[in-house]
Amino acid sequence: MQIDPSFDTSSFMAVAAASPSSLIYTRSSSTSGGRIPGSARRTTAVVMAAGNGGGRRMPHVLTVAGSDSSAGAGIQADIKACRALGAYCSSVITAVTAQNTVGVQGVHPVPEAFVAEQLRSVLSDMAVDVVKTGMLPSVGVIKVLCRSLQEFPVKALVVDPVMVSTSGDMLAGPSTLSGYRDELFAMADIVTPNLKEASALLGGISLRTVSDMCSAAKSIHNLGPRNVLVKGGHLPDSSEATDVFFDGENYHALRGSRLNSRNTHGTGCTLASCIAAELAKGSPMLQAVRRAKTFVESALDHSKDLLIGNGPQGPLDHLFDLSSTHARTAGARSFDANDLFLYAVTDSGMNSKWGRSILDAVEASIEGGATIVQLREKEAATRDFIEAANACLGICRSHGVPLLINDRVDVALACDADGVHVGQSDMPARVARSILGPQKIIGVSCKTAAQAEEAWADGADYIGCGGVFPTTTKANNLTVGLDGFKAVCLASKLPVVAIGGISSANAGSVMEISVPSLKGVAVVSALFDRECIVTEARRLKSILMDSSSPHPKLMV
Ligand SMILES: Nc1ncnc2c1ncn2[C@@H]1O[C@H](COP(=O)(O)OP(=O)(O)O)[C@@H](O)[C@H]1O
Ligand SMILES: Cc1ncc(COP(=O)(O)O)c(N)n1
Ligand SMILES: [Mg+2]
Repeated sequence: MQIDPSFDTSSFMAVAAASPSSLIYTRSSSTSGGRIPGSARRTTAVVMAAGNGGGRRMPHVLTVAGSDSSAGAGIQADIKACRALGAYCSSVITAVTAQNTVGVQGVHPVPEAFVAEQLRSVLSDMAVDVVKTGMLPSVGVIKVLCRSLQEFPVKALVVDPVMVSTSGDMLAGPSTLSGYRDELFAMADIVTPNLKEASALLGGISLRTVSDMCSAAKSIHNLGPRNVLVKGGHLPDSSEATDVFFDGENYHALRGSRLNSRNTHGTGCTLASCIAAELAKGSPMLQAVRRAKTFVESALDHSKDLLIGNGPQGPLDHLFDLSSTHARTAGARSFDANDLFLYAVTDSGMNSKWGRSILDAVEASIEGGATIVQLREKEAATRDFIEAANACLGICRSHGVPLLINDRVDVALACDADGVHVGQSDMPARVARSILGPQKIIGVSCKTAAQAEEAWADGADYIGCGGVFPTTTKANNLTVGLDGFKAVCLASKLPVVAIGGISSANAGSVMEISVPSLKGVAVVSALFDRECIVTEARRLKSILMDSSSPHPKLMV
């Protein structure tokens, strides 16, 4: 048992039990700062679990593998891949490697007894669902792991018999072959060798075709695992990356096209971790394997142009989904209430009456000075709505004008619009907020101060209040009148846009209310039921500017 020299052991008493794997430290006197005896730790876990009654459980994978300093493979890949698929990943480190994009420069195995101690720490406390193994540098470590799994059984064991890295470097000695064959494979739910590893496990046979891979899968299955996946990432002269899955009865050739990329370091670790994550989530084995392969393909694709390191083999970016989320949120502006100034709401009936596409109508309204656009498509088929929204989004983004979707949170999500506008009988703003997240704009139609208060409490960004005047656009719409409108503006904690029967004839009278929360007017027919949208928008804009107190945005 090795102990970090800087670790103060004076208050501990090492208690050696029957085997090195059960070595534990017990505290002799003081009360803090040291390792907890195994039994005490279990007690702690029970207390915590009881305290966490209503908490959220995550599918949990434990990876038992080597650290890769370049973070493309090994423990680092496993943690990222599991998280990308929604599983928590704890880690027991078996070796520390010095690696980069050129190759493996050094391997420093962790003492077996300390691997045992890490295993005990995690398995005794953390309700692991699935164990995934990567680099196991010695037979001793394999034996330690088998004993731990007997003591703490898990739902599934995924064994990636890492011996050779993608760069061709050795990561485990030939002596580990017997450990895999004689000890670990019998406990495994799936074993995932690459071509070189499958060959080594079978005494060095040559594997050059998918048919060779099938025979190898069958021979490895005879060594005890329930399923075998022979990976074909290194299959020579192939335009495909085909893996062979064998469950003891049927063979499945899992075909995928070979992506041409420098960044393939870590594909094997990633694949096995994804299988483990999917199993932890409850997927059946073949489905878990298929999903894992799809994830690796996506990660390879997203990482094609990544430039990390100067060597021939770069890493995957496992968390590519996260970066697209960041790109989205970085690109999106936070809500600016001044955007409500001239708010254009589309109407498909009016567009067809004037023979215009929704895209042309939106473009014209922006050209005339609309500061925000809402697509209100009550009749459109969902597919057409999404297509139109995508096209409008392109125009809006290029002009820095936010695009909102009326009512349809699903459409807003599908096209990554800037937000939604919901009515009192649509999805509650609180629910829309929880679906859309904190960045998107949410507006709510309100007629009363109480509704405005609720919209604010639900996390909306603005309210649309009206109908200020009678309108034909919306059937049976109650008119609140200028006085009712002013009362809501005075009560509202959110910025307000006026809506309902507003045109160039009355827009001035609305803005003259001059309550600080009033930020603009929303118009439908005053723009879209006119012959020239650009002209009408310009006219409205100048009326609004003349009748409103200085608009901060227009002063810069
Ligand atoms: N260039 C590639 N294009 C598409 N898939 C690949 C590519 N390289 C590897 N894969 C896939 O990545 C996974 C890992 O395979 P492989 O590279 O053979 O294992 P290892 O990384 O253990 O050497 C497999 O599903 C394989 O088909
Ligand atoms: C610590 C460690 N474990 C495993 C691999 C295998 O890498 P690959 O997934 O590319 O085969 C590696 N290079 N380093
Ligand atoms: Mg690989």
